[in-house]
Formats: sequence, structure tokens, C-alpha cells
Amino acid sequence: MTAIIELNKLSVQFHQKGRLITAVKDATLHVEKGDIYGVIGYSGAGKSTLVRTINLLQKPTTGQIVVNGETIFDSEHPVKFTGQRLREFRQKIGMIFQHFNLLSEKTVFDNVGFALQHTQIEDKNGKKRYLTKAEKKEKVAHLLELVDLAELSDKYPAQLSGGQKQRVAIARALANDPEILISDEGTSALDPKTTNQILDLLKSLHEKLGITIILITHEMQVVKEIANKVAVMQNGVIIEQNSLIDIFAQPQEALTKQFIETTSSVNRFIAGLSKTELLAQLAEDEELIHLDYSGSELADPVISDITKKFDVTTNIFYGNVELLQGQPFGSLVLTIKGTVTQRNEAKAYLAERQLKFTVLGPIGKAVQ
Ligand SMILES: Nc1ncnc2c1ncn2[C@@H]1O[C@H](COP(=O)(O)OP(=O)(O)OP(=O)(O)O)[C@@H](O)[C@H]1O
Repeated sequence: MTAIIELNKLSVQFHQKGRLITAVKDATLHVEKGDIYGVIGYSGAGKSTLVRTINLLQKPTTGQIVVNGETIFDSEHPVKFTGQRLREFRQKIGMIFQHFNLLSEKTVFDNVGFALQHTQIEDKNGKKRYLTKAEKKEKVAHLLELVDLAELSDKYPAQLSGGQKQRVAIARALANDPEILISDEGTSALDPKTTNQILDLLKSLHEKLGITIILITHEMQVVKEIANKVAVMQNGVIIEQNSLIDIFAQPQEALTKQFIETTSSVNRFIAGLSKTELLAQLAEDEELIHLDYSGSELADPVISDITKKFDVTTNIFYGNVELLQGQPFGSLVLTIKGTVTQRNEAKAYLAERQLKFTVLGPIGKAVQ
């Protein structure tokens, strides 16, 4: 696959009140056409600074940026990328923000139309010209249809909900048919239900238009819903990057693990166990097990397998399985009851299937 965006060894430094701030340090990120790339990190990690270099809203201090095969920045071999060229290039990268950035005195229709004021197309003779009023009207109407806002075209931003405002911003961001859409915390000001609606819209635009999306967020749930790749940033450094599936299946860094934990309640369930009688009430021939599914194992009915093959009985106390990129991921907490041999055989079977599991109890009693 070809990278549509290559950020190579980028660093961005700021001088502020005599202090040197390295907002991005030696970051390399390659985004392929059609990716939905999630960039996650806490506030101040350098996500916005990194992503704003893609359209040169932020100039790097060192490194190289290649977009669509064209080098737009190279600190070793400086390129001239300014004026009309830069303006046209920027038109092909749409952006949405946390606070929507709409013009309050303009209607929905005019907010979207505003993005077309400098748009030029080539006529039959290859001469560039601005869009006519009728062409603009048609384009805006089409964009508003695309984000499901046709009926609100005459409203003003103050009359819209947060989700509707973000839809207007998305329509505006798509006005110049960009190949890349950057969402800088685009769902952070929205409630969970509206967040999901906006993520569904982004997914459907990705499918319909084949647009590449870079999504900055501090919420792993957002990444999990929509991204196929993830980069984790901390103190200006990309500390880990991988496909969504591999990040969830084998997170390497402590921060990545922390972010993943925010999307699952299994650890809260396990932490709460000590406050229940569950562990104390386990029978002598019973073990409590925490089992993680990642990837394709769920297709195999492993729990029913162990009950059939080894004649153990099971009882599920906690279960949560969801699809990530179409593959099942999740956790179960269950008891396995049987003789020592039966239980050991059942656990060996789980291990053979490369399922990750830990025995949670009984505590303080030898398992036999
Ligand atoms: N123009 C600037 N001048 C000085 N420092 C800056 C500037 N822009 C960003 N920084 C600093 O660079 C660091 C990274 O900021 P950045 O906004 O990229 O982080 P972020 O991960 O996007 O966090 P947030 O979500 O809070 O914006 C922070 O310490 C920030 O204060």
C-alpha cells in the first residue's frame, strides 16, 4: 500500500518566554490511503501539533513531510511550498475541531458555502474559473444532504445542537472534495450518544468517499469505534503505533494499556470482587478464571468445548465481547468446576488456543 501521508522524524519546538518546548520529538508516522488513523494521548502530548504539520498549519523544526508523493517540507533539503500552491494543497485537507469553529452570523448554508469562495475549477479549455452561484448552491445542497442536514439549511449555529453543529463543520470540511480529513478532538465536546452518531457519519463518509481520516482524541473508545490504526503519544513522542487489532491484542506500553482499560469494565469487575463473597464462596473443586479473547478465537466455542471435552462445568460471572474491525475482542470471568485433572486439562486447552487467562481464585486456599 502507498502512504498518502509520510511524517518522517518530525520535531517541533517552540520558544516561549525563554524556554524551549519540544512539542513533538522525532515522530515518524505513515498513513496509508483509506486509513482511519487514531492519534491518542493526554492533553499536551503533542497530538495537535503533530497533525497540524500535515497541512503546514504548523511548520516542523526538523524532519520531512511527504503528502501524496510530494515533499512539502524537508529540513535537510528545503522546498518552496508557499502561496497559491500551499492554498490549493490545504483545500484538499479538510479539518474539524472540538468547538466546531462555525461563523455565528452566517446560516448553515452560508457556513458551508463560505468554504467554496476561493474554489476554482477548470473549464473545457483548461482555464481556471470560480464557481458560479448556481454551482455553489448545488454543491452546498449536496453536502448538506451528505451530512443529513438539508432541512436546517436556513438555521443559524446558535439554533443547532452540538451534533448538528459538527455536521455543518463536516460538510464545510468536505466542500473542496478533500482526500484527507483531520478531526482534532471532533467529538470531545459531544455527549456519548451524539459522539456515536458523528463517528457513524465519519464511517459512512469514509466508505462512500474513500477519504483518509486522521483522528486526534484522548478517548480510546473513539479510536476503538472507528480507527484501523493507532498511534499513542506521550510527551511529544509516538511511544507505540500499530493496527487497532494488534494494539488491543498486544499493547506494549503502560500508557497504551491504561487507555485500553478505559474501554473495558472487566478490571473494575475484578477489583470489586474483593468486596463480594464470590471468592470466599468458591467450592474446593472450583476456580475463578479471567479469560481474554482477542482476535479470532471466539469463533471457536471454547467454553462449550471445555465442558464437552473435559466434563468440567462452567458458570459465567462477567462477559463482554465486542467486534473490533469485525473481529471479536473481550473478556469473560467464569468458574471452572471439576477434578484437578479435568481443570488442568481444560486450562491446558485454553493455553493451547493461545487464550490469555489468569486464575483469580480461590484465594488463600490451595486449588486442588
Ligand atoms: N504555539 C505554541 N507555542 C508554545 N507552546 C505550544 C504551542 N502549541 C503547543 N504548544 C505546547 O506544545 C505541547 C503540545 O501541545 P499540543 O496542543 O500539540 O498537545 P495535544 O496533545 O494536542 O493536547 P491538547 O489536546 O490539550 O491540545 C504543549 O506543551 C503545548 O503547551
